[in-house]
Amino acid sequence: MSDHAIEFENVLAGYGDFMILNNLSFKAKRGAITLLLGPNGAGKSTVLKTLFGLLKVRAGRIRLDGQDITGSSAKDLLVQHGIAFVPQGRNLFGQLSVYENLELGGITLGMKTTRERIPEVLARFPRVKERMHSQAAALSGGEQKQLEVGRALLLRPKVLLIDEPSIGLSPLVVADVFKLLRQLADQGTTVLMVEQNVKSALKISDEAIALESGRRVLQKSADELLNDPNIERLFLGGAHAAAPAAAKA
Ligand SMILES: Nc1ncnc2c1ncn2[C@@H]1O[C@H](COP(=O)(O)OP(=O)(O)OP(=O)(O)O)[C@@H](O)[C@H]1O
Repeated sequence: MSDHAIEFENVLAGYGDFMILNNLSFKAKRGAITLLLGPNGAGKSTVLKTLFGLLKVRAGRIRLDGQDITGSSAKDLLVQHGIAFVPQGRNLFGQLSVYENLELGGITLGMKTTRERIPEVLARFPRVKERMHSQAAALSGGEQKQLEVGRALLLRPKVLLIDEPSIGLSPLVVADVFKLLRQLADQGTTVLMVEQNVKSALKISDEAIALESGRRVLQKSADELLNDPNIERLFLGGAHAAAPAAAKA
């Protein structure tokens, strides 16, 4: 088997008639963290949504472990192929308890299996575990993000797609979330992440792919990129530009 879990081959996808991914091709290694970089609107989140079956693939193929999964529904991708998606922002049922949010996360597993697996998930997040009967909305931002990741882990995914996990979190909490992602990858989970907090994210990533206008313009090892004096420019866009792109907050 190839050491690549995810493969996009000339993928065309977008919203309505407007194509965002323009013949995008890339491969992401199994059991590694691959970071998607690029300027706003480059199509990073669209890659995750397309891979998770939320957007139609208009042309090209997507493969998981060599198997063609193009056109599969999000439910099949989750249940049969083991792909889990943690979207940007807050995605919990705030009025429900931590435990109930986990139960709902395991809805495709059945209640018995879900309840058997919840302790194994909570064991990774001691702070969340302590508050298992609190309303999810009462957790801190970081604890909520941990709960979202925990909910995805209930399914023991082969692939974890995670979009901007650091948004709204303090640096210490971000470090915890990143550490967890690193542990998951070391245990064999393939992680594909979009993250604006580029330098910190590169430190725990294996590879980075830069997109511009829905095309791959660069793929490098994270170490190499961290030491690249052009890193800011790559992150902001203009990987091929002669002059550095304008600075952005
Ligand atoms: N639901 C939608 N309907 C129509 N257009 C959309 C939708 N979601 C995103 N887009 C457009 O698709 C393009 C790519 O968006 P995407 O969110 O993939 O970019 P991104 O690289 O993740 O950017 P950012 O760093 O700003 O999150 C943008 O021009 C955006 O306006």
